[in-house]
Amino acid sequence: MRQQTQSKMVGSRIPGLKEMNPAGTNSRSRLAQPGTIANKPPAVPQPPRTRSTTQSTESTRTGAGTHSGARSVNGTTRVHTRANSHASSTLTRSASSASRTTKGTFSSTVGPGPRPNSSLSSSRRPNGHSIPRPATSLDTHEEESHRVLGKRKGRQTSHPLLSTPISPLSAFSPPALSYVFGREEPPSQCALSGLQRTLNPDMKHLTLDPFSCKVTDPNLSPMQNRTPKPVSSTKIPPISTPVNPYNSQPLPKPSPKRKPPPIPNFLSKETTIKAFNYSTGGEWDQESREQNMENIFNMFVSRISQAGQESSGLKEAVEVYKLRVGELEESKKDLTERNLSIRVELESIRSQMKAAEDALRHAKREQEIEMDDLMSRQRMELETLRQEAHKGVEGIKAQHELEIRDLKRRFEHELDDEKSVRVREINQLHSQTALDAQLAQIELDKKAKELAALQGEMQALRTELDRERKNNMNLRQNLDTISSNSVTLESSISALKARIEFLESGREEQSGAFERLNQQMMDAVAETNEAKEKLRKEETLRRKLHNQVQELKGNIRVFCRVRPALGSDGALNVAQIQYPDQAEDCKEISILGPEEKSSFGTVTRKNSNFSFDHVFGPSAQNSDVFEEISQLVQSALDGYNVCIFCYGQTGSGKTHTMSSLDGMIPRAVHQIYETATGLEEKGWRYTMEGNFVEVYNENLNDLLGQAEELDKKKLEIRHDMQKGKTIITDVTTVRLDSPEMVETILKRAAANRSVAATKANERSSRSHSVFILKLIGENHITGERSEGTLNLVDLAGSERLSHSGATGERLKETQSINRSLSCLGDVIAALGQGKEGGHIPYRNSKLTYLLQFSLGGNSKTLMFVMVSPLQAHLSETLTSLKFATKVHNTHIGTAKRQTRVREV
Ligand SMILES: Nc1ncnc2c1ncn2[C@@H]1O[C@H](COP(=O)(O)OP(=O)(O)OP(=O)(O)O)[C@@H](O)[C@H]1O
Repeated sequence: MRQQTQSKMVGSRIPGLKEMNPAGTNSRSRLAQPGTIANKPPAVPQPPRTRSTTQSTESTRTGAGTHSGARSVNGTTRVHTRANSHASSTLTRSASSASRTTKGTFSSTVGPGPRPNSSLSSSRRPNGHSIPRPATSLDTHEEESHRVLGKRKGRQTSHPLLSTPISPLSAFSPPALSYVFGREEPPSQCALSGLQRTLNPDMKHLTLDPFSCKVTDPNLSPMQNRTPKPVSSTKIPPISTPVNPYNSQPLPKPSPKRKPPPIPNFLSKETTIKAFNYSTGGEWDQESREQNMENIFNMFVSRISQAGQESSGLKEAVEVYKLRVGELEESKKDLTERNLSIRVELESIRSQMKAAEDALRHAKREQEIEMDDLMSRQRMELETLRQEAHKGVEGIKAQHELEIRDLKRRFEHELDDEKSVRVREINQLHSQTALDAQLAQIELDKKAKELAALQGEMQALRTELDRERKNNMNLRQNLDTISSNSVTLESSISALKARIEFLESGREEQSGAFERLNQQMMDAVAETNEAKEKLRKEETLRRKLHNQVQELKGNIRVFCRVRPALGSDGALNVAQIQYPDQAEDCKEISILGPEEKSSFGTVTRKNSNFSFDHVFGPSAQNSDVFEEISQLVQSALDGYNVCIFCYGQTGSGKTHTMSSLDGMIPRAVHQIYETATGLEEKGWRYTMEGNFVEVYNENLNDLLGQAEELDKKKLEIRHDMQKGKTIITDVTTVRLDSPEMVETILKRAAANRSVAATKANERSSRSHSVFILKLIGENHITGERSEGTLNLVDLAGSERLSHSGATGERLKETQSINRSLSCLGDVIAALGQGKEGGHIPYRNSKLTYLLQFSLGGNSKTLMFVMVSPLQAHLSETLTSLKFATKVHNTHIGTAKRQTRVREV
């Protein structure tokens, strides 16, 4: 606002004068105008212009006048608009007035395009002058009068501003005056109005602003001077040298002495003076013409006088204006100085402000930086604290978790330990209870038997007593009879005495008969003793002979057993197996191979024939099989180590033969018990102890121990080489006082195995089970003692590794089984070589090591090779039979009986 006001102040150098030039209406346009302050280089950098100012500048550059005014109305600020509209209205009125009176006025020469160098130059058109108006008689006279006036006044009629002919009438016309003043003439300007009327057309664009004359005071502040006058520039454009717009060469100055165009001195056909009237012939009327001239002269005189008055008025006005100009110049100077000082002040304030702003900005920036620093530091601290807290929490959490895990583990361990201890205790209690119960039962049975025996004895005693009583009665009766008879006898005695005396002669004959009878009795007793001794000797001999028979049969024998096809096997899947000598010895078996057709069309079959000590067909029962092995069981009772194996692939019937309820184990036990009982008469008392162990993955497990301890509890095998005894550490040993005990043992072993078995692992197929029966017999009559061991072994499935397709744990099992079976074969093969003191690789597997004293010289071995009847198992069947043949061909040395004769 201040700047605008200043520019207004600078622009209106002459307060009260309003420039009629349209260019002047844009005095705020800051165009460089000669003599204005805007022309000077700015002392300080101008602040960026507002949009309105820019638009104002554009409007100034592109044009002026009505055009400029119209644009200003649309786009500039209000003050500007008002000023422009005012100026434009003034201009419009002026222009319209001029257009009616003149041609080529200033306003008409200014238009869009390059700004004219000056108002004067703009009035000159490069292409010459405006189109001349058709001459009239009046014009001619006016021209003439002008010329006259120009001559008289010495004025330069060729001045562009005066070049336009002015009708004297139009100059006086009221509308022209009203346009010149721009408003209705105020009462205070009445004095001037006369002067104005005489003004040169050059002055027409000047007007005296009655308002500004009154109020404008340069000493007042711009704000005070601002309202209510319309501000405009009143600069009179200086008359400069006209410039040719085409060659920029200064146009030749119009010579002040240039002659006006010649005035014809005679009448021509163009002459249109009305006074000439040929028809009337008045042209030749001197008087009227003089009269006319007189009138014209008078008119001119009056006009001249009027002009003179106007001239003096103008002069006065010029004086007034000059004074006013002087005042304005002074005020301008003051204003300029003040402006400068204000500018300086403004500048200093601006610089201060700038410095303050800089300082503020600097302080702000510093504060922001500080704030940022603080924020970042705080953020970092916060982050550090958060991380530390997080770490702390994590650490505590981890520690807690560890502690919880530790505690859990410890508790679980304790719980497990406690559990296992409890379970073990329970199991022990169970087994103990079972054993106790069994023992109690056995004891009870024994007691019952004893009771029965006692009752029998009592009964016998009672009968005896009765008999004795009867005898006593009889004796009493006899005594009575005898007493009665004594008398009789006494009488008889006397009679007898007489007779004795008579018979004394034949006494020697009677005593001889008594001696003979006594001798006969003594002979009979001696014969009985002799017979008993002979019987004992015969039992010993029987054992010896039995052993010799067994030895003759071979210390290692091989039986083959083919199981029957089961319902689940399917009839079509059965292989063709033949038994050529079934009706006779039953020692051969023939496996028929698949039919092969030769190129000649003959059908052949590859048969595999095998021969063993005995071959049991599918129809053979366990009882039939046992009959054949019972002699070996007897050997065990006789004090030999006996080993009976069941070898064959899985499902071939090993378990059925060995451990089923009517298998070899129960049958053997029953036989032993019966035989031992029978031997009691001959003075033998037997004790039987049983162990049941398994070899699984080369580990020895106690099948009569706790199920949980399978694969955990380590059993050790120790050998007493001196006594030829095998001891298993920590193994459960059961005394078999009755044949029923064996069933308990078998059930317990089966239960333990099923606990250890998993879904994918049928334990009985994947381990070797060994039932060890120790038989210790003592003959209290002869003092003999025998220790035999019966080993009944159910081997694991013998299927080959490649056929089993096992992986993982199963593979490990299979490898272990194959290794132990191969070791068994090696041991048998080594024994078969019969080298004295030769190395037998018992230690190569747990099984052979366990059976060390039951394989070889001091033992009798029987191997069952079990055969599956299925076609699918044919390959394995042949492998098994080949292995069995190898064993069968082995001859092991003489077995030694472990007997001792008690020193009596
Ligand atoms: N002589 C037989 N008479 C009737 N059935 C039999 C006979 N032999 C075996 N079986 C039956 O055949 C099946 C397999 O027998 P068993 O389990 O004894 O074979 P295995 O060789 O011991 O197998 P594994 O090695 O898996 O223990 C069983 O169901 C069994 O009852």
